Amino acid sequence: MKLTVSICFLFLSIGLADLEEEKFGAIANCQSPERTLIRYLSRTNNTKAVAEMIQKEVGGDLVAVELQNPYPEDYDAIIKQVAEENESGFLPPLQTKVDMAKYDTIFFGFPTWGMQLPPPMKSFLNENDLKGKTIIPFNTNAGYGLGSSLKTIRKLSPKSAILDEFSVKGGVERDGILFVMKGKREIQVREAVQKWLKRILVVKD
Ligand SMILES: Cc1cc2nc3c(=O)[nH]c(=O)nc-3n(C[C@H](O)[C@H](O)[C@H](O)COP(=O)(O)O)c2cc1C
Repeated sequence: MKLTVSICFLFLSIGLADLEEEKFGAIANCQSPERTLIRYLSRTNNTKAVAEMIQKEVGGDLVAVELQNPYPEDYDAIIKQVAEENESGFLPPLQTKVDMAKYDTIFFGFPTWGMQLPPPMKSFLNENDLKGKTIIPFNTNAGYGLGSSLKTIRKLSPKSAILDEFSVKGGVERDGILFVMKGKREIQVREAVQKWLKRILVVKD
């Protein structure tokens, strides 16, 4: 059985005085499966696997970020394109639009790309005003961490409550290691996800 508890407790425990007025929307709404969106970008399915683990624990709608013009399959070509987009600030148009009014809590999943938040996730934050909503970042990477991703999320969604992120090593496409969330690794990551959700008080013991 899913035991989903209110994110309210978290805010009460860290002290209301520390929060900006705009964040109170998230406190009042609290986390419920019906009003939870799990929005994720994934090329080689590692971040998708984590998104599915989260959904199993907390429920909610799972929606992939897809582009109007998909990235190239070729690794060197996508590296080059993403570097150019990061350099120029280009925000690729998204294919799937979601009615964000239905949601208060957004699990926000992405791989690290060029030590940054991937351009499509910047597009999503740019296209949607998440003021008063709660953003819960999660990430996979090749072992180099999140880079500047969290800073960018805070910058593009300054009036959202942003909870502590989950980040884990996924594939290393450069070395031909693509999907790794299987066997022992899947079990390890699932346990880490469960621990994290309890720590941020989205799921109760
Ligand atoms: C265009 C591109 C850029 C990447 N840049 C980084 C990086 O800067 N740091 C890192 O640790 N991993 C980097 N990676 C590796 C991915 O973050 C890692 O393989 C991740 O688990 C992929 O998630 P996915 O399977 O959900 O697509 C990059 C991968 C791609 C395709």
